[in-house]
Amino acid sequence: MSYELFLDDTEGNENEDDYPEQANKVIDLRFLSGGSRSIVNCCTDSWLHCQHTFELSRVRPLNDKEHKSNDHMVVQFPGSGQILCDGIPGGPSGGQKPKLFGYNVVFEPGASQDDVLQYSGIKRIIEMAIEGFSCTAFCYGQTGSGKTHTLTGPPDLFYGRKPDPSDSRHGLVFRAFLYLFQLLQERKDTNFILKASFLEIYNEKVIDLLNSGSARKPLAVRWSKKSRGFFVENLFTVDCEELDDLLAVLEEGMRNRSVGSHRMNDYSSRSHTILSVHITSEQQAENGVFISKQGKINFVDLAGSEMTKKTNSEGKTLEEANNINKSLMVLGYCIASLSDSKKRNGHIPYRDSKLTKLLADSLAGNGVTLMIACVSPAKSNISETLNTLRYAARAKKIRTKPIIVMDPREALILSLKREIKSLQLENDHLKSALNLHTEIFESNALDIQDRKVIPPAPQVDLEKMSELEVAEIIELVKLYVKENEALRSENTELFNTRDMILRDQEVVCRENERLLKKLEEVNFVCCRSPIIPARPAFSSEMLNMSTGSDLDSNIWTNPLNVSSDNVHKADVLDGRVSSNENRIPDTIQKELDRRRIGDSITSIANSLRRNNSWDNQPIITRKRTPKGSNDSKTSSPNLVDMIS
Ligand SMILES: Nc1ncnc2c1ncn2[C@@H]1O[C@H](COP(=O)(O)OP(=O)(O)OP(=O)(O)O)[C@@H](O)[C@H]1O
Repeated sequence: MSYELFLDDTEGNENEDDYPEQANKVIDLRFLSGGSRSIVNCCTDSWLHCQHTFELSRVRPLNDKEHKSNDHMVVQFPGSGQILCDGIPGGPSGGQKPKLFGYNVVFEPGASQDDVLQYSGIKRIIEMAIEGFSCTAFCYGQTGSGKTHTLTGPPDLFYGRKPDPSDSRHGLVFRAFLYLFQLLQERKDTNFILKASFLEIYNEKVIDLLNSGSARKPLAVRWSKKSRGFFVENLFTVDCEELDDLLAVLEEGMRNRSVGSHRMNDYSSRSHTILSVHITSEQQAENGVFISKQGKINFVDLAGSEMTKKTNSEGKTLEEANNINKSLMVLGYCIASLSDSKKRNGHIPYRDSKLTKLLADSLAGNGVTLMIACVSPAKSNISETLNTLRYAARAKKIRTKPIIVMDPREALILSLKREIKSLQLENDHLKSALNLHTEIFESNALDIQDRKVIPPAPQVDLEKMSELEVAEIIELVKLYVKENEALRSENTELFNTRDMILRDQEVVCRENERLLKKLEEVNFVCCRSPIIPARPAFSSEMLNMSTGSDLDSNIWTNPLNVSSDNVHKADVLDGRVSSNENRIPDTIQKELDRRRIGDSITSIANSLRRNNSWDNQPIITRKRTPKGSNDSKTSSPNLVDMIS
């Protein structure tokens, strides 16, 4: 038999870019389901980790009516997530060729409700919702194809009595709730707050299914600037502390939803329903910070598209059918645009229906979406089946950007990053201020060895944060905290070094003051001597007024020891008293020589110098003045002053 592979109109071979290489392993889950019949088959074992929009298909068994009318199956299951559908017969060329469609998972007519729970990936979706992702599971397809059966089980499960939890007909929602509570109970370290809402879109009106008191008053759909998404105003949300609360929400909504009867389905859903569970988790991190995440899971049961001729709809049912078809058509446009790489960045007509407004985020926003295309295997429905399968293959190409809504954690990482940056800047500044770069990091090799070298935490693009596992994020936060601590201790060390140097400087200043005082005392003694003239008292401020270098200005130099090269400097120093009287009259100089004053003062200065720590500075150069040399005779105009 020859068949053609279904090619999408907008892009090339549908298998081309959908599965990354490592995910191409094909497994057949029929062995896992334990039967010899083909029941569930899927494309790859790791597909759920590689995509964000997942396309599944469920084919219901032929129903009694179809059996009675000798209708027959037009779909086959070659395995590996494929469905082979006969072409539409007739036409001048004798009919279309069979078409092959590929999905992530295909549930064959024999698949049970539990198979759908186990192999649809819904378990992983629930885990992701707990982790803070916004997730959606929705069923679509022709009327009577099994959407409600797949999601909730037959509606009569909920009519007039409390549903039996062990009933095998329970659908994906009921089973998912059991699994959700099982997971929540295992996570003892986290607090969870669950809130649920249930609405239907009936004839383009949003009705709250949990608030029966509102007498089916339509609610408004508004745009939220804050969350940048549409929301339903005044929608009732129920706190669900126990599993029973959540199951009660399901039962109440199922009882209140609009159901009608037509030729193709006795319990036909006449509206689209959205059951949402908001999961807020709060977990204490290591450093006392609370990490809170807001995940969500939507279960969407779309009303079935119908050919009104086939369903014999008239009056109210016809109006319902028109509205259903209209909103599904808008959904179709949105999916077609989103799956087309050329159109996905352009205008998407979400605003054209309430359904697409409320599904906008699930279709192409920041969520993870599971789409289950439900089809009938009967020859009588072949054109609708082909339509749904084509639609589904297209929807598989939609790309979303899932993110975890977890402000505090992100804020923590961001603030740690910022703090590290500012600490690094502060460190660099301190190092350069203290000029310790070379001293500490180059000359002292031992110190470097002793220093704890903390490798910098890896840089992570915030956009890619959502792709990280929780464990990886925790590890990343730990690395940032570690790097932060290392920088803090390095910073403290630098501050200590700076304080130590400031203290040393203070000690040196005090010593300087003490020496100056001593010098003044010496001068005082000299003043009282009739022969030795007193040196004018000078303070450190006066020294700083010196025209010499800064360093020189802090050193007291015996003017009588200044060499001839430095005569000018010495003159200027002494010139603080009188710069005009640099020259010593010859007669006085002779008298000074005679009395050998120069030597006396030199010895006083030498005794002082032994106590002066600054004299150890290598920059200071002194020329020893030979006894009675002429150089000594040229100095000290202040002496002259005093004598004269
Ligand atoms: N996989 C299945 N196995 C057994 N019975 C099924 C299966 N799928 C659907 N059915 C039966 O087919 C009938 C129609 O299913 P259902 O009401 O779920 O269709 P639907 O797609 O929700 O239709 P509508 O769009 O009109 O609401 C029901 O009686 C249901 O029990």
